[in-house]
Amino acid sequence: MAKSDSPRRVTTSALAKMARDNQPITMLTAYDFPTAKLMDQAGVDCLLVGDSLAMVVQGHETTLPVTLDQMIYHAEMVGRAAERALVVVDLPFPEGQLSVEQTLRAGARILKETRCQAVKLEGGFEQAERIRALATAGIPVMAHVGLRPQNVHQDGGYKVQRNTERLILDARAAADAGAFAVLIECVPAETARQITKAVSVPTIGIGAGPHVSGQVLVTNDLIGLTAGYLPRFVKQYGNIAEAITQSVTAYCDEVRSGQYPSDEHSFK
Ligand SMILES: Nc1nc(=O)c2c([nH]1)NC[C@@H]1CN(c3ccc(C(=O)N[C@@H](CCC(=O)O)C(=O)O)cc3)CN21
Ligand SMILES: CC(C)C(=O)C(=O)O
Ligand SMILES: [Mg+2]
Repeated sequence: MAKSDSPRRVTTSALAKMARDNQPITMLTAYDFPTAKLMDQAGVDCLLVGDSLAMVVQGHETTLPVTLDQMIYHAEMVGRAAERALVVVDLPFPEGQLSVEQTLRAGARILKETRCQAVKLEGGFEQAERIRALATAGIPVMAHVGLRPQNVHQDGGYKVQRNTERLILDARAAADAGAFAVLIECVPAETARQITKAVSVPTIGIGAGPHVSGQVLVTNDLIGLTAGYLPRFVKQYGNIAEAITQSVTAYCDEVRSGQYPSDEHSFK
């Protein structure tokens, strides 16, 4: 049986069942093969090839510069590494905002050229037509409401979103159009609770408090592999930066002192 047909693969309906059963869904970003493999083996339910890779991998100031071709390059690696997790890929700026046909072509390329299973699209109410077109074409789509990083210039920064009425409208419209889940970014916990109550599909929160169906974070933030600033909602669980610095420093010291390579690491 092919890897992608594995019965243990997390599906969109499995996520719906977890939400119904109040079993929290775990989701994290992944951008490369070895990290995605470790995360899949650690049992995370969903991996997100996020356009945040523009910031945490490419070093840009916003998520806007990453291209569809670059997203596909990373998604192909992650999709090949994951055996169990459902892998979702962000539609980067501006593919998810162009014509319905262009959005559909971008979504189809992601499913054709990677082993990933779904796409994510920023927006709710005004994205209903694109969400419906994707879902109808057999491309599972997760909507992303609340703080929308692709709107950073429109919003003048990354800000907590507090218009509860609008957020419920967005989430409902997305779910009605066929989104299999709704990601909610940076809203008050009470607002996220109300959104979750208002929709029939799972909600995945980031900076949205505990009253949602699941949680997502940028992996580099939780493992301590970022250049500096962490959003307040992040909890850092590890310190990979320290491990890298320590290993690299020790290597340089040993090369400079002649300790490495010793006989043990040389050929006779
Ligand atoms: N490394 C990283 N982690 C993320 O979670 C993340 C990214 N990058 N890039 C894309 C978006 C941007 N995100 C962010 C970034 C900053 C804040 C932030 O500064 N929030 C303030 C409150 C701002 C306000 O309401 O005025 C905070 O105190 O956390 C929030 C979300 C979340 N996403
Ligand atoms: C922060 C999450 C939700 C995301 O969209 C990303 O990583 O790009
Ligand atoms: Mg994103």
